[in-house]
Amino acid sequence: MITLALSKGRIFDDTLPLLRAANIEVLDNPETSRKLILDTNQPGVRVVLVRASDVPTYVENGGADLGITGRDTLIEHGGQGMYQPLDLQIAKCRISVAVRADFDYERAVKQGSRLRVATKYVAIAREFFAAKGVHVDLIKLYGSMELAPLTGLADAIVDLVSTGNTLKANHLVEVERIMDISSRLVVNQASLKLKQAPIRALIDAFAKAVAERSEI
Ligand SMILES: Nc1ncnc2c1ncn2[C@@H]1O[C@H](COP(=O)(O)OP(=O)(O)OP(=O)(O)O)[C@@H](O)[C@H]1O
Ligand SMILES: O=P(O)(O)OC[C@H]1O[C@H](OP(=O)(O)OP(=O)(O)O)[C@H](O)[C@@H]1O
Repeated sequence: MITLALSKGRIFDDTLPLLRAANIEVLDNPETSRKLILDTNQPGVRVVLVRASDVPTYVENGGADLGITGRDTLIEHGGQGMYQPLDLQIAKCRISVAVRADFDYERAVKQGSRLRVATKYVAIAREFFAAKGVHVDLIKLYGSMELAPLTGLADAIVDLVSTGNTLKANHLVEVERIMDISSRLVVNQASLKLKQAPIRALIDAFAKAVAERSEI
């Protein structure tokens, strides 16, 4: 049995076409079912639904053989314990610094001010501001980062941006792009040895589907 860890929502939705390319159909719809273990048309393959930030933990510790997770989540978790054979080019976005439109970020940085930065991505933010030589107080949040500058909790946020609509709706502006993000296939190291043939077949099918898509 091969177990693939996915999170509900965009990662699940964007993974379905890749699974289809490997002749795998998920038999339940996570939006309508309360099941956490989903069967597929292949008796040897199942999908487990976990929180996006829990995917690396499941894969690293053998709760799943494979998983799909954002580069952001992988960096925060630390990816050393897993193979990362493939960038799937799905759930693409970027991680950026944003501030209130009336906050002069350039000036604060030039003056060497200490910045209060709210984020779910403390490792990425710490590394980024350390490399710039900017002193920051990091405030760990688990969601709705955009609210922090609006309420006076923070001067800036480090968060994911795709269309920019969420920032715009909250009168925030993107002032720095830290890195591009997409989702990766991650594989448990022991699983790759013990279940080599089926896992290799899945990696190859995904790789082919990603390559074909990038040709379009
Ligand atoms: N707006 C977006 N556009 C494209 N990709 C995104 C966007 N937001 C997030 N992602 C990517 O999708 C991944 C999963 O995001 P999702 O919103 O499903 O989970 P989450 O709510 O961030 O995680 P958790 O439930 O663990 O807090 C992120 O880690 C990121 O790589
Ligand atoms: O630039 P945009 O296209 O507006 O996308 C950016 C938003 O997308 C993500 O939130 P998501 O929609 O996943 O909601 P979440 O807070 O539940 O993760 C992210 O946390 C941003 O808030």
